[in-house]
Amino acid sequence: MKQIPCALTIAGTDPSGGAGIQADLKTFQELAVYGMSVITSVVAQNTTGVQNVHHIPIEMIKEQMQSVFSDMPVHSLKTGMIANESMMRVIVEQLSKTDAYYVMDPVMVATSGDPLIAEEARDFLKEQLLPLATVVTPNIPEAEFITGQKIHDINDLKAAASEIVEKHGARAALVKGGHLEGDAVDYLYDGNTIHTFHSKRFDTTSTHGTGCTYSAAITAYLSKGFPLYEAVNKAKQFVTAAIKHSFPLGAGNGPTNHWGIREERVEQ
Ligand SMILES: Nc1ncnc2c1ncn2[C@@H]1O[C@H](COP(=O)(O)OP(=O)(O)OP(=O)(O)O)[C@@H](O)[C@H]1O
Ligand SMILES: Cc1ncc(COP(=O)(O)O)c(N)n1
Repeated sequence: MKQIPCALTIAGTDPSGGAGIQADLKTFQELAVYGMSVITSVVAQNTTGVQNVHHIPIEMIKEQMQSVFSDMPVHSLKTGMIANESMMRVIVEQLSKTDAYYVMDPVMVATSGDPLIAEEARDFLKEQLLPLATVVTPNIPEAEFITGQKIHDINDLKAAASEIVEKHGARAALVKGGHLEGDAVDYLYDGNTIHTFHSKRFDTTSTHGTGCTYSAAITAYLSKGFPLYEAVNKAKQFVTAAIKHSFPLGAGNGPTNHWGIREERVEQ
C-alpha cells in the first residue's frame, strides 16, 4: 500500500495567512504532503506587524505533540516560532522520542521587526534545540546571533554555515542571504561541502513568511525521501516562485503565493 508522506509543523499562527502554521500547511498541501500542526502561540498579526500574542500553556503543547506522535506517522517535522524556554524544553523532550527529519527555522524576529521569542530563550534555542536539527535555516540576523559574528558579504555567509555545523552541532546549516543586497543566494553546509542556491532578487515587498515557506518546503521534500541537497534545491525553487508570483495584499509586507510554482509550470 502506498504511504503518503507526513509532515508536522510546530509553530505559531498567522491569521492573515502569510507566515507561521498557515504558511507551513499551505506549503505541505501544495507539495502533496499530509500536513499536521502543533500550535505554540496564537499570534494576532498581519502584513503590518504583530498586534498581540497568546501563548498556549506548556502542558497543552505537550499534549498536542503526544496526540500526533501516539497515532500518526511523522516522516519529517519543522519548528518555527517557539516563544520561550519552557516551550522549548517540552519540545526538546518530545523530539528526543522521534527519528523524523527535523528542520529548525530559528525564528526570532518577524519581518515587521516585532520580536517573536523571548530574548532570554535565544541561548537555549542555540544550545539545546540546534544540535537536534537535521538542518537549521537561519537568516542573517539569526546566523549572526548563533555565531556571534557579523555577516557583511557572501564569504561571511559561507563561514557562518560551516561554523554552525562545526562549532554549534547542527547536522547541516542553510544560511539565507535574503537580507543582503544583490541576488538572493543561500549557502548549505552539510558537514562536507558548501552548496550554493541562487536566484535573482525580485523587487517586491511581499516577503512576509518567506522563511516559513522555505523551511516548510524543505520539510515536505525530506518527508518525500529526497536527500537534503535535493530537498533544499527544490524548496529554493518553490520559495522563489512564491516570491515571484506574490500578490499585493495588505498594507505592509504582503504574503507570498503558495501556488506560485503552478504558475511557473504554466509559463514553461
Ligand atoms: N526579494 C527577493 N527575491 C528573491 N528571493 C528572495 C528575496 N528575499 C528573500 N529571498 C529568498 O527567500 C528565502 C528566505 O530568505 P530570507 O533571508 O528572507 O529569510 P527570512 O528572513 O527567514 O524570512 P522571513 O521574511 O520569513 O523572516 C531565501 O531563499 C532568500 O534568498
Ligand atoms: C507565527 C510566525 N512565525 C514566523 C514568522 C516570521 O515570518 P516573517 O519574518 O516573514 O514575518 C511570523 N511572522 N509569525
